[in-house]
Amino acid sequence: MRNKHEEPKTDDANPYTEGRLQQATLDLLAGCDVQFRRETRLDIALVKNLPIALIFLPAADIPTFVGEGRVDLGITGRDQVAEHDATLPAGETSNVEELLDLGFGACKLQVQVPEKGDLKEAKDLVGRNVVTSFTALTDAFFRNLEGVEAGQKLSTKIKYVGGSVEAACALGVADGIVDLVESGETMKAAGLKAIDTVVSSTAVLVKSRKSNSDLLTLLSSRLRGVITAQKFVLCQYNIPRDQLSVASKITPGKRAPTITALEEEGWVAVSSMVEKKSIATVMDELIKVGASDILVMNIANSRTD
Ligand SMILES: Nc1ncnc2c1ncn2[C@@H]1O[C@H](COP(=O)(O)OP(=O)(O)OP(=O)(O)O)[C@@H](O)[C@H]1O
Ligand SMILES: O=P(O)(O)OC[C@H]1O[C@H](OP(=O)(O)OP(=O)(O)O)[C@H](O)[C@@H]1O
Repeated sequence: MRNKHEEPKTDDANPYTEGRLQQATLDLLAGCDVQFRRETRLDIALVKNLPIALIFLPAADIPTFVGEGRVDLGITGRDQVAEHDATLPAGETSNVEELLDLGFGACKLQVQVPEKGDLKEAKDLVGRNVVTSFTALTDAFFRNLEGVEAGQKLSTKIKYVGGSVEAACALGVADGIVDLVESGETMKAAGLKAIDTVVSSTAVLVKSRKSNSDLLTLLSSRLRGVITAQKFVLCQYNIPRDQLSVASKITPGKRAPTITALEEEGWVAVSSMVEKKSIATVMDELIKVGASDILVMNIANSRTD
């Protein structure tokens, strides 16, 4: 699936331009030293340095294959897992287990209505036409709004379309839609506004509850290592020993900061993992409590469990 805002890519290094989650997933696998060569047109690739095969499937189908235990691990959007789970009969537990939030592919499945109009909140759509590619989640959402049990008839009419969902209101097929929003450009261009959120999503690593092996543990541990490395930076600084306890509270690390004595009397060096998104604030606070020579380094890989 190509992003409709982008021109087709002609990147020789990656001839597979489909899939919003694909490039980040390939980068993640490279970071785990999973080596493979995918032949053009083939959806399966044997890994050279591990006894596993990779299968390239549409994001929406991955939860089904993983749930059936036909594929042991999968990378897809949380929205797709939620949609799969919403199709299960009441009382049936999903065989798709989320192991790890991968941090990329962030988007929201939102209820959207024409910007100009009198529909203000999701309950205004009750009894009307709603178009979506996520029929199970939309059904569950409106059942909840209408207070209707599974098996009873819903008054809201939910129709499936496979793509270009945002066109449904302008074409008179829908009063509202339930569709993914990332930048919001598509919604805006179609004259729609979001009035509720059904699911907030990022890409996730999922595992089949039917599968278990040392190899799965090894692979998920490698993936966790790369994701942790991407989320954190290593922060090193020098601090007067009498300020160490206050500085340690600012940089507590994943387990605890590493403290090393300095040749200079009364000073210590501290090394600690800090979340990338808060490093600027952490540096500001360290300066305030007397830290100096603050260095921040990217982490190529990590293994903390
Ligand atoms: N703007 C977006 N639109 C659609 N999906 C998005 C967006 N941003 C992130 N995503 C995530 O990407 C998932 C869709 O992934 P992707 O495009 O890889 O689908 P695909 O079916 O594998 O691709 P293809 O149709 O090319 O085979 C969504 O379920 C969602 O989790
Ligand atoms: O908020 P934005 O960044 O604009 O992204 C959201 C749009 O992207 C997806 O469509 P996609 O491009 O996958 O095409 P499709 O409509 O054919 O599914 C999604 O269904 C929205 O239409």
